[in-house]
Amino acid sequence: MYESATVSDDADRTAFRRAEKNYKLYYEQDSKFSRKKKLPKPVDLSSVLDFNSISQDFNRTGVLPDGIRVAESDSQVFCIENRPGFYFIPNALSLEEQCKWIRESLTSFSQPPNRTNHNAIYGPVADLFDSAKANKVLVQEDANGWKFYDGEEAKQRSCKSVSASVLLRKLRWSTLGLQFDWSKRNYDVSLPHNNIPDALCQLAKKHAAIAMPAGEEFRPEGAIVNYFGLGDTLGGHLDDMEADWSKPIVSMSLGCKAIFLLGGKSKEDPPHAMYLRSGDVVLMAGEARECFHGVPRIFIDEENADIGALESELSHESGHSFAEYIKTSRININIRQVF
Ligand SMILES: O=C(O)CCC(=O)C(=O)O
Ligand SMILES: [Fe+2]
Repeated sequence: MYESATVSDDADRTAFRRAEKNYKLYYEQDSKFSRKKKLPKPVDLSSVLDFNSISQDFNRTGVLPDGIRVAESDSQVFCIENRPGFYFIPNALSLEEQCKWIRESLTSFSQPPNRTNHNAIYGPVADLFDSAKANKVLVQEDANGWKFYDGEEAKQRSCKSVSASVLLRKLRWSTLGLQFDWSKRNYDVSLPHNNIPDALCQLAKKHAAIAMPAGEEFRPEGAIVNYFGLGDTLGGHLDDMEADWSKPIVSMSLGCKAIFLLGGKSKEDPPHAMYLRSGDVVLMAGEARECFHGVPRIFIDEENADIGALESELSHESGHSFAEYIKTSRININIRQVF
């Protein structure tokens, strides 16, 4: 599901793959500038749905583009006619909430016993964000133990090592609540875990409500936090390991703007491309649970990233480290009812 720089051989075989390739970041090969500064290839973004401007236009004129409607019970929630069960809530999270969940994603959600993509190589890694801030280095102690040291101390140990800032850049996911086992593509209830923090549960319940079967309340039991840097993508996939697909996945976007592809039940169905900005929440319930989706692109350039307000809010904080991280990154927290 996770890719960093390569698209697999069947890149052009399906409509979904073609759309992924269309939006993915590629660099100019023969540009006279390319030796000095890599230039991204221009991409035609004219058919990317922008729910932020759709919402502004709708609030001003009452008019919606073809194929888009608002939810019956809430005119600030948008639906796509041929994708029942999909809901887009632009600007669902306040700036303050966005900052809170960025801080939590970096300092608390990646802490053991929550697992991350680094577990498989290094075992549990504690305090990654603070260690990166302090320029620490992770050093192999013995066959299966790794520990952070200050840079100078690490140099004296002639062991395998990797800097915390490299590991932070390579942090791709962490799992909260019930732990998802990527190798078995299933939840492993035997793994130690903490419950999802109550404030996150309340937020997920509030936003899930519009997509819930009548009279039922969403139960947040597991969550995946995805961390994206420039060039990182999330390949087309289904989230089908939860028992009851009538319950939504609640997906929150933080940081740099991304392109999200919402396909159909077959990868042959041409996907809808849409922007996801910091503070947007997306719900996928019912039939939309059977639709392929993915993230082929994030934008970190000033013109497209759209995080000016967030960056300035975070840069009031000591050390600027959250602002530094988020200006080249995107975080997605998606929350699931597992049973
Ligand atoms: O990053 C996103 O917006 C989507 C994440 C997603 O689909 C997933 O983790 O299953
Ligand atoms: Fe997903």
